[in-house]
Parts: sequence; structure tokens; C-alpha cells
Amino acid sequence: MDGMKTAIGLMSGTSMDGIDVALLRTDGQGRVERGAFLGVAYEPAFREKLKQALQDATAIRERAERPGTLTAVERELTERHAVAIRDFLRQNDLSASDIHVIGFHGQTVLHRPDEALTVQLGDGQRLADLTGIAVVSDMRANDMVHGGQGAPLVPAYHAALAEGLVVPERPVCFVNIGGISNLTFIGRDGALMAFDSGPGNNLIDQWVEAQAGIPFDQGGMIASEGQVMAALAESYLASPFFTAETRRSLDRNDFLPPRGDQAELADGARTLAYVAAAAIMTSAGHLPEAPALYVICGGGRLNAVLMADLARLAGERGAKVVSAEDVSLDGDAMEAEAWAYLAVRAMQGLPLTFPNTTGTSAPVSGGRITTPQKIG
Ligand SMILES: Nc1ncnc2c1ncn2[C@@H]1O[C@H](COP(=O)(O)OP(=O)(O)OP(=O)(O)O)[C@@H](O)[C@H]1O
Ligand SMILES: CC(=O)N[C@H]1[C@@H]2OC[C@@H](O2)[C@@H](O)[C@@H]1O[C@H](C)C(=O)O
Repeated sequence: MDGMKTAIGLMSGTSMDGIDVALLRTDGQGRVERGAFLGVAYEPAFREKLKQALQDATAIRERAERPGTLTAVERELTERHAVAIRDFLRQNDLSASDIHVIGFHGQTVLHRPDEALTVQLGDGQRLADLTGIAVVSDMRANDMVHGGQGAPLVPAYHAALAEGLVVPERPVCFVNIGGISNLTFIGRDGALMAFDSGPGNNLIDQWVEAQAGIPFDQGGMIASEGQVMAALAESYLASPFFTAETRRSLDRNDFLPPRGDQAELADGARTLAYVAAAAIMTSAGHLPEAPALYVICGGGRLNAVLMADLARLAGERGAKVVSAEDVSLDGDAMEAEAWAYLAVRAMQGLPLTFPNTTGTSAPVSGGRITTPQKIG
């Protein structure tokens, strides 16, 4: 009926905190019906394997290479995604035959847009075999073949969501504050512009992990006890990333956390929360028009200190900041939903990326489509 497909999106983001699973019904264009969501956390031992995989990936020169632990980690990662799908289907009383396609992001272990090299671990064929469902994987590769940055890909979905947005303010800007942050501007006339906007939670996570052995600053509680260290903040915000003529997508390691002797725990967390907020607003300066509304998704929206900085900085420019939930969206599920949406578009050969989102030379589709060869 009416071209609507049922898809599942799978996201394992740069924070490496787990697998997000989201259900979406869509026609791959303007019609979007959001469904159930499941977050499956990685236990610390698997996060350590992913960290090792990031190290091993630095030796990759060609995207199919899997040096060191990468073959084993890719296999385990794929199997974990299959288990997440199985649990998700069971919890929602669904079976594999209810799902047309899975959009599988995998885990980015290397991203060098200047060399047109981006590597996401995750075996689409094996996931299709394990789940019995068609899989679209590797959705960043074709964009790079066409001169794009390989990220961000979520803007096509943001644009579809903007059509149904329950508030009147325009232009609107969706901001994802994950490990890295990215933003999508949607103008009054629907014009789209998007790019990675700077470090998000990654620096905060790495800082509190190194200084206090905890994985993230819950609610921004640690930051709330510190002071912004102006010189340290400036050392991040002075990066040529923010002033370059063209927008560039980011690798996890493009910005590094402070050294232990540069700050106390709370001041470091406070400064990095400010940096995350200021990075977004500085990058937003490259948009064609100042947004009237910022809709924030991703884990960073749960850091109250970061959000207060963002609200203040946006307020100074006459704009409002809301969380995805304030406009009846789900800030945790959005990227996984986007991968479901993109998978449906890929099946239809529709563009995933555009000159104004990744810098690709023309709107391009992408993804590798694999269908189940065997079950189990
Ligand atoms: N309750 C919370 N309080 C503060 N920060 C939080 C909270 N929950 C999650 N976060 C932050 O959000 C991060 C996860 O965010 P998210 O899942 O959006 O990132 P990701 O999808 O892995 O990254 P990316 O979008 O870059 O691929 C965590 O690593 C943590 O820093
Ligand atoms: C190479 C890669 O995995 N990039 C991610 C990362 O995490 C956030 C930001 O950097 C974004 O551009 C991208 O993911 C989102 C989901 C995207 O492509 O839209």
C-alpha cells in the first residue's frame, strides 16, 4: 500500500556507548511514522575492544583492509547487532518478515575525508544472513567517491522531520550532539545546509574517564562544579576547523582532550561543555541565515551545563533552543531512525547526500544492499 516500507535503523556512534535500534515506517520521502526504540549498551570490555580497533585502524590504507584485531572485532560487532535486532523484534512482537530492510551504520573506526577514506566496521551480508532481513550498509562510501565528506548523512532525514515540525519558528536547525556534533539547517523555503560542527561529548567523555574513571558526565554534574578556563576554551575554538572556507567532516581524533596537568576535573569538564556549545554556535555562523530555532538531539542534550551554554549563546542571537522531546521527537532515537530512512531511500535509488550537506559533486545515492543467503 502507498509505498510505505517498514525499516529498522541501527546506529553505533562515535561515543561507542552502544547500539541504538529504531523502527520507522516511511515512503523514503516526506512520509515518516516513528516507531519503537531500543538502546543496547556495550559493556566496558567491548568498549575496550572498540578502542583497540580505533588504534589498529590507523594502519588502514585501503578501506577493505582489516589489520590487527579488526576482523575479530567486526565479526563480534556484527553479531551484537544481530542480537540487538532479535531482542528488538521480540520486545515489539515483530518477526523478520515484518521488516523490509535494515539500515546498518556499523562502527566508524577511521575517517579521513581529505584522503577520501572512511571505514565503518560491520558486515552487511552476515547481518542479513543472521537476521533473515535485507540490509543496507556502507552508506558513506559512495558519497566520498563523488567528492563528498562522507558525513553527515542524517540531514535528509532531518529535512523530512522538519516538514512535520509542530512549532512555527523557521529557519530551523537540527543539532546532533553525539561524540562529534553536526547540524542541519532548513531554511524558510526548505533549502538544506549541513555539516559537522565540532567536538561534542567525545572530549568530555575522554576527560572524565581519564581523570575520574567514569564514562561520561551525567547531567553535566561535574561541569556544574567547575569554571570555564578561557584560555583552554580558546585553544579549541581557535582551530582552523571553524574558520576554513569549506566545511569539513570530523574524525574522532581531530580534537583531543586536555592533558591531565592542564585543568582540574570539574574545570576541565566545565570548559569542554562550553567548547561543545560554542563550537556549534561558531559553526552556525557559516549558515546562510541565522536559525530561529535549534532542535537538539543526541546524548549531549542531557548535559544541563552544555544546554544552558547553548541556550545563552543562541539567545544572544535571538534564537531559541529546545530538546527534540520538546517538539515531540526522540533525541536518542533520531540517528537510528535516520539510518532506517536512508536504507529505504537507498533501496529506491534516491539520493542520500547533496552538495550542500556533504559537499558531494551532485546528489548521490549509496549503500551496499545485501539479502539473506542463509539463516543462522
Ligand atoms: N544523562 C546524560 N548526561 C550527560 N551526557 C550524556 C547523558 N547520556 C548520554 N550522554 C552523552 O552522550 C553520549 C552519547 O551520545 P550519542 O549516543 O548521541 O552519541 P553517538 O551517537 O555515539 O555519537 P555520534 O553522533 O557522534 O556518532 C555519551 O557518550 C555521553 O557523553
Ligand atoms: C564518519 C562518521 O561516522 N561520522 C559521524 C560522526 O558522528 C557525528 C558526526 O560525526 C556525523 O557527521 C557522523 O554521523 C552522523 C550520524 C551522520 O552522518 O549524519
